[in-house]
Amino acid sequence: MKVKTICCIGAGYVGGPTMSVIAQKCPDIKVIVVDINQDRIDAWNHEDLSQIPVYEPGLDRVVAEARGRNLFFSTDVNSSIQEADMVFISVNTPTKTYGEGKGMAADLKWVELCARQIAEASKSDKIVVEKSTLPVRTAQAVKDILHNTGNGLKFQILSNPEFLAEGTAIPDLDNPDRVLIGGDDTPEGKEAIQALVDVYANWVPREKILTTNVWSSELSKLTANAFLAQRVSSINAISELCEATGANVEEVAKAIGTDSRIGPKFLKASVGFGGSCFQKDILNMVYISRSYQLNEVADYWEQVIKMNDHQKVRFAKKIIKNLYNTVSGKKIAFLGWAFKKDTNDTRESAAIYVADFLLSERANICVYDPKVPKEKVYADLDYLNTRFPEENRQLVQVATDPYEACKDAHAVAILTEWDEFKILDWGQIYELMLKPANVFDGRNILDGAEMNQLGFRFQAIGKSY
Ligand SMILES: NC(=O)c1ccc[n+]([C@@H]2O[C@H](COP(=O)([O-])OP(=O)(O)OC[C@H]3O[C@@H](n4cnc5c(N)ncnc54)[C@H](O)[C@@H]3O)[C@@H](O)[C@H]2O)c1
Ligand SMILES: O=c1ccn([C@@H]2O[C@H](COP(=O)(O)OP(=O)(O)O[C@H]3O[C@H](CO)[C@@H](O)[C@H](O)[C@H]3O)[C@@H](O)[C@H]2O)c(=O)[nH]1
Repeated sequence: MKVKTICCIGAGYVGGPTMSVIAQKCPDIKVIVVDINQDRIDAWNHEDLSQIPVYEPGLDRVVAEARGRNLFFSTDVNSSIQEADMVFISVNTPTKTYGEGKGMAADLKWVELCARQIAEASKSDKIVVEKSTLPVRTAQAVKDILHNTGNGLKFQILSNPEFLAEGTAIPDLDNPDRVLIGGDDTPEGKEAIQALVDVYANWVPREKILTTNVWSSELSKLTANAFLAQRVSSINAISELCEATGANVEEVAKAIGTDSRIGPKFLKASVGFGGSCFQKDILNMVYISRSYQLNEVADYWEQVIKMNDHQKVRFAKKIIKNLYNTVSGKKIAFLGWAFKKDTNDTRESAAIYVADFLLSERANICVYDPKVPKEKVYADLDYLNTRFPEENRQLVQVATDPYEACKDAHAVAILTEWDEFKILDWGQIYELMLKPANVFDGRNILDGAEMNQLGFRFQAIGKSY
């Protein structure tokens, strides 16, 4: 079977870039990305490509090439489902904030709604592809809903998790390490798998397209994120040991990373990992493990999160300790709010939690991030519910210029590794700040010796100056 029309439900950080690249690489396939959020769809359709809702280097060019040719963004979910022979589910699956599994399990209500909507809207057989990250065995529930509410139509369910990282989504999609497709081991299942393999084979070498059973595919996604996050927590644990012993975490990372069995990637010590995926997916895995009474497995992975929480608190406490044990009424400049560079996404960003900790100590914070708007900073803090929204607005300012953010500050904290922070005029910043002028580099992007020479009191992660 050759796929002619794809519908993707969910025009977010995954649905948008993924479908844009599929449309770019497969001009014969019509790709419709749908969402219930009208503002988001309007932004995807915006004439000015700097206004599309996801900031990703290179994405604007891909959208410019395919949009209006074979790539469409729409809120008309039902008719897009009807038109498609393959429907991707790419909706959000955040950690549950209520009821059973609160704070641990993935909230699957949006996935279930999608399954029900596909069943109701469909007038012909379809291949349904799980693109969202889902707990292992979710395909069973999706299948159950489709087959019990779907007017006798036939649906094949595939799992095709996405491995792109934000900030590098376009190169990751252009040249993936692998594409993973899980499906049923039946003639119909194999035919569906082949149909999706054929889509990717337009640009991905065949040997990089792995096919597995559905459960392996679902679990591989959670496992990949758990392994990646575990490396970050491991190096962050070592960073604390480095600070206590005089070792340098970058030298240690390099020394161990040259061992080909360990490898050099994901060994960058930081203020802590953020992003919408790592914490959510590990908590989900911990929850699943406990639900099978695998308590040792659950405890093992939960430690990755505990270490990450510790790293964020440790950073905030280091700031307080160096400001004579009080930050009350003191201005602290935050350079960066996004969870990593080259994205406008702030979900679970370490900056939010470090700020929250300092605000509880009555600090005044001034944030500068090149891609995050003011309202998003406030929304992120309000979401924590630690204090009234008015207090967040009193204690936190958002600057549109890094020098303005640093003016009259007792300390500058670097929370995101934006390249532009490396080339700021740090001499000028020193002049603008109150003395002693402290810089806490939570991303190890600055040269400590140079900063000391400029007069700063400089602290980084896992190394001493
Ligand atoms: N962000 C990433 O880098 C990344 C990478 C790999 C996998 N994932 C996974 O992909 C999934 C989506 O993540 P995201 O970051 O794109 O989320 P997102 O919140 O950016 O986007 C999800 C979109 O789905 C829409 N939506 C929800 N329910 C809908 C419905 N019933 N009908 C139509 N639209 C609906 C929302 O309005 C939203 O725009 C998650 O499961 C996530 O774990 C994310
Ligand atoms: O050595 C490192 C590497 C990463 N990080 C931090 O870890 C977080 C996550 O970074 P990264 O993995 O690059 O970005 P994500 O977009 O969260 O991508 C992860 O999560 C996605 C969603 O599931 C997966 O698709 C990707 O494969 C997986 O890398 C960020 O806060 C980084 O700053 C570090 O602190 N040190």
